[in-house]
Amino acid sequence: MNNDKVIQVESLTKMFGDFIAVNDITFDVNKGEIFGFLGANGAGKTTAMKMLIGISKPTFGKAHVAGFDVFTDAENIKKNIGYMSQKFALYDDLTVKENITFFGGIYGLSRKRIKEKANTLIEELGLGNVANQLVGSLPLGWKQKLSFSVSLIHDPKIVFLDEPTGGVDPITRRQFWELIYKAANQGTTIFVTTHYMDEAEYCDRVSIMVNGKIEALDTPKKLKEQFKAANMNDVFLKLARG
Ligand SMILES: Nc1ncnc2c1ncn2[C@@H]1O[C@H](COP(=O)(O)OP(=O)(O)OP(=O)(O)O)[C@@H](O)[C@H]1O
Repeated sequence: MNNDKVIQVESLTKMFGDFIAVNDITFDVNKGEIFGFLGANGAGKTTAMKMLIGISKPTFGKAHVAGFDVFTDAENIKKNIGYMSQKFALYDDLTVKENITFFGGIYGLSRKRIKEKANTLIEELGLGNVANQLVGSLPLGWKQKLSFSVSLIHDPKIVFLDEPTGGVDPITRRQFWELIYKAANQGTTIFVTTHYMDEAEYCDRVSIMVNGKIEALDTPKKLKEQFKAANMNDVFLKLARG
């Protein structure tokens, strides 16, 4: 396996009965890349992501994630990736500090390391004043930033983000993306789904899924040239409308 390619996918397919939710997709993601995984509702993004994070077995095809085979080594994949979804969030009834300690423990960090991580995270995110407050009392944008940082607590090679910024204002989304850039600059690969087309512009490369297939994959600049579009929203609309 090529070490620069931390995700390698070949003809990956998922069927639910006769329905093909993910239809023969092939792509690679490079180390440290911010890879945008776009598609309309129901295009198959979450189904594809679930196969890549080792919680759903593909029907056909091949995929290696962080060097491990999704068919035979799903447990190792789980140890080497971070995952953040809108649904899987932090515990509202634990404080900021308690959440960090809890997830640090789940990922097997030592007490000393958890303490260090908690201090760094709280400082970096400017959460010093609310470290002992229940997460449930924080604004959504703060929760998302904390949730992202917690998904990186075990220094995973790749982090999968499923619509991480849903429902927050543009300024908070921008701050969230600064955290993403920082992680990518430190070598973490980012695999992100989003419905916000301005966020697609921030990605190194973007794939666009339509009805289970990847219909386009390139840098935002090249996609705009290819589709003679002014912005990623136009690219998306041209593809989604066929
Ligand atoms: N367990 C399942 N059984 C049957 N069909 C499913 C199952 N999971 C997903 N599907 C179908 O597969 C298709 C792709 O769904 P998926 O959730 O992957 O789309 P998505 O691109 O992530 O959409 P969204 O942006 O709304 O999250 C949809 O038509 C969905 O109804």
